[in-house]
Amino acid sequence: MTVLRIVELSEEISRQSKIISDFLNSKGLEAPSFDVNAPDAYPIAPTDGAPFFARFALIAAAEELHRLALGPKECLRYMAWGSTSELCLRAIYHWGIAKAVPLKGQISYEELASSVNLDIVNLRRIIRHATLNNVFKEPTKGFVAHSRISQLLVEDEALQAWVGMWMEDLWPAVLHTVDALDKWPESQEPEHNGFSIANGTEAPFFSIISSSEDRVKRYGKGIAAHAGSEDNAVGHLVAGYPWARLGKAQVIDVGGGRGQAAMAVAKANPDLHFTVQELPMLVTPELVSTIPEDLKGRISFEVHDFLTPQTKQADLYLFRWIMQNWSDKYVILILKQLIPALKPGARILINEGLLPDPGDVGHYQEQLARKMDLLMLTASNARSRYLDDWKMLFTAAHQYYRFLGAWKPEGSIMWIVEAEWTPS
Ligand SMILES: C[S@@+](CC[C@H](N)C(=O)[O-])C[C@H]1O[C@@H](n2cnc3c(N)ncnc32)[C@H](O)[C@@H]1O
Repeated sequence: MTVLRIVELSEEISRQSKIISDFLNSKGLEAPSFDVNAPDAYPIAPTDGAPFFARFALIAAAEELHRLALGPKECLRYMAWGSTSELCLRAIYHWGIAKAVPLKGQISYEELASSVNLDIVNLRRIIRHATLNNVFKEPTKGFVAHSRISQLLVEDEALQAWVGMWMEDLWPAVLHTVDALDKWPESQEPEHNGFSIANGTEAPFFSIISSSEDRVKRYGKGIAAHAGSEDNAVGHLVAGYPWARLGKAQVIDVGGGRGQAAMAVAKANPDLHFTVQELPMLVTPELVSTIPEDLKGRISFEVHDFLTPQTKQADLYLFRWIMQNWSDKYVILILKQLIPALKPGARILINEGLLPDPGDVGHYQEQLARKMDLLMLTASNARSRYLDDWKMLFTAAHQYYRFLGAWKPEGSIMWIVEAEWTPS
């Protein structure tokens, strides 16, 4: 039976690889590789259909085959000591090792060690482990060169910030998450998490990050790298909701950040007026100056803390990437704090990822959703939610909230959850 599964998976890998390579060949496109001159990602978009989904199937089959090839006993050992890869990635980021390796040619371990001020034995053991993950190469014994992966740690500033955010800020927090659950098992408070323990202070994630300018910068760039991906694009919110149906309407983008969503939706819908509400430190003259000339009359920024009562009436309240940063207790509070301003028929839109039921989506997509959920636990004692959770949360906030439905625009990772205020 086991042998059969190995064969099945190998055939699946071969089938999916062929779909991908046929597509690339038909378009004259190059496939990514670890060679420094190769593309760093697959040039395949969701709109390309079969080859796009073939890649997810290939990842899932290859991972299962890897585990099966190890066998259960060896697999468990691998999982338990898998963090040596993270150790190396953190070291490479922490000491700026990638930037000290020339983009062309190679460098000796001696020269590299003196350039990054590390003991040569430690440097070599880190790099030789990393090369097994295709991060760097050792083309000649004793000399280090870039692979396409390590090269990205020099060339792609946003990705570098994302790696740094994970390795320096979040990985230590991951290691303390079980301690946090031991210490505060029932807590719904945002500061009761592994991140607080790792930082030796009981404070919410953003106030810890804000205490260091470097961390703020890294976090801003790292999140921008994540938000900039195709499946998170704000275009899915623009195309995925019938905005025109609102007619001439006022929308509030609650916790709207730099107003990216408001600007994109307003651009496509000339009848909509937006107010972007944010915390005081974000609403600066610099931010206001980013409103494009043609949207100036229809978009404004204002200070509002969504944990306090809402004062502005609107036809629709948008919460994009907000609720998954909060535990249920606070989501219910945020929804309750809207009530003083709600008029009959007002809509509430939640735009963020939902958790799939096991097996409902492909293995890779499910992994991404569950990673995000655990990140929320680690950083903010918060969570991603299942569709049914939303029905429960609206009802818990007030019986007049009517859950209308939820859907995921094609190609998006983010869902749109809609409710209406119906006081009758
Ligand atoms: C993950 S960001 C999402 C930003 C934006 N909605 C977007 O889609 O890009 C969360 C935002 O919530 C804001 N925020 C956090 N706590 C807040 C509060 N109590 N009141 C208002 N905004 C808050 C943060 O400043 C941050 O911009």
